[in-house]
Amino acid sequence: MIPALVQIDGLTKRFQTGGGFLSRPRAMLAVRDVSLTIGKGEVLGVVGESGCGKSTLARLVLRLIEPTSGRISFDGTDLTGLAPAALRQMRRRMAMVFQDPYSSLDPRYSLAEVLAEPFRVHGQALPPGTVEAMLEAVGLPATLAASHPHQLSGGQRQRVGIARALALRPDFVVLDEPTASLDVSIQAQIIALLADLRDRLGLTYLFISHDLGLVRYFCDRVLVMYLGAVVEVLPDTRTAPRHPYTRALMQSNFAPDPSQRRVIAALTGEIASPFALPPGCAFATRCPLASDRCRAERPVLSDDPAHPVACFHPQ
Ligand SMILES: Nc1ncnc2c1ncn2[C@@H]1O[C@H](COP(=O)(O)OP(=O)(O)OP(=O)(O)O)[C@@H](O)[C@H]1O
Repeated sequence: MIPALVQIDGLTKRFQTGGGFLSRPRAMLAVRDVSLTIGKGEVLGVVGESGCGKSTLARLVLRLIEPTSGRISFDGTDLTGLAPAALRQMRRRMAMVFQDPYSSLDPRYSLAEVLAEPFRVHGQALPPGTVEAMLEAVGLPATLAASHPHQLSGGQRQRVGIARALALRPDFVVLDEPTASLDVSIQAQIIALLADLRDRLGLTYLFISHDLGLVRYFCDRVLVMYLGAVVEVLPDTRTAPRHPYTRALMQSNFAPDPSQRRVIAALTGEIASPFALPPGCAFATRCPLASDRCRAERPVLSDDPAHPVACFHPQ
């Protein structure tokens, strides 16, 4: 059994929206009662359609937003009860790589300034040669230190994003669709770099992706989310999925438009509204196997620790 780095218990996030001039305030559950453990050195994939709560879950784990309820512990320390100064210390051990290297790097700064920033923010001295060493660690020539982001290719920019995330030597990194805006050949290089860095630095990753092929290739376990809840945790990428939603996901693909990333083919029926979730299984409106019980009662993740699934009719 791998020791846990991140432990989440009953994590829930409710967003309040509206309440303006002509709109009623409405509450929506973006993350619903999620419990999970991420082992040290593990790559845990998170998949699901647009809006299912993947990024919200990641932001909760990093404590960038406050949970409505539930607990997060990091390497044995409860983050939910931590005072701001102690939380800042803990945050140095966590980092995030964003989808879009174009917008996440400030064009006004040189790479040397971009890579020095995490040290400045945390009041840490920057030993001479650090920036050059950071560039080389992600496969970029040290001579690029004086360049600006617009002088780089997309793949090079993402390498800089990765170097910046790793500046303070974190243990845990959230990768939020890190290759989604890159060409396929460049994607493979970035994934190879991330895999190599994990091995060299003993990193633990939470890998959010719409690319199921990539998830299968790169991740140890896969968390499948539907409307804020975890519906299945695949113990590895070879085991056949048991939840009808995961099976549909694996048999089809996402729509190419990122704002419309719904599963195309394999599923009919409307996605339930996150503002008015049905009393039973949230997937019942699209599930080919839905029964009266599914529409009345909400399934919870099964006790099987090796392959939990939240379904009354698992395959
Ligand atoms: N700050 C916020 N205020 C209100 N609602 C929010 C906020 N952040 C996210 N949401 C809502 O929470 C739900 C989950 O959003 P989230 O970004 O976590 O989904 P996602 O699975 O990461 O989607 P995508 O794949 O498109 O990035 C969505 O319905 C979204 O509109």
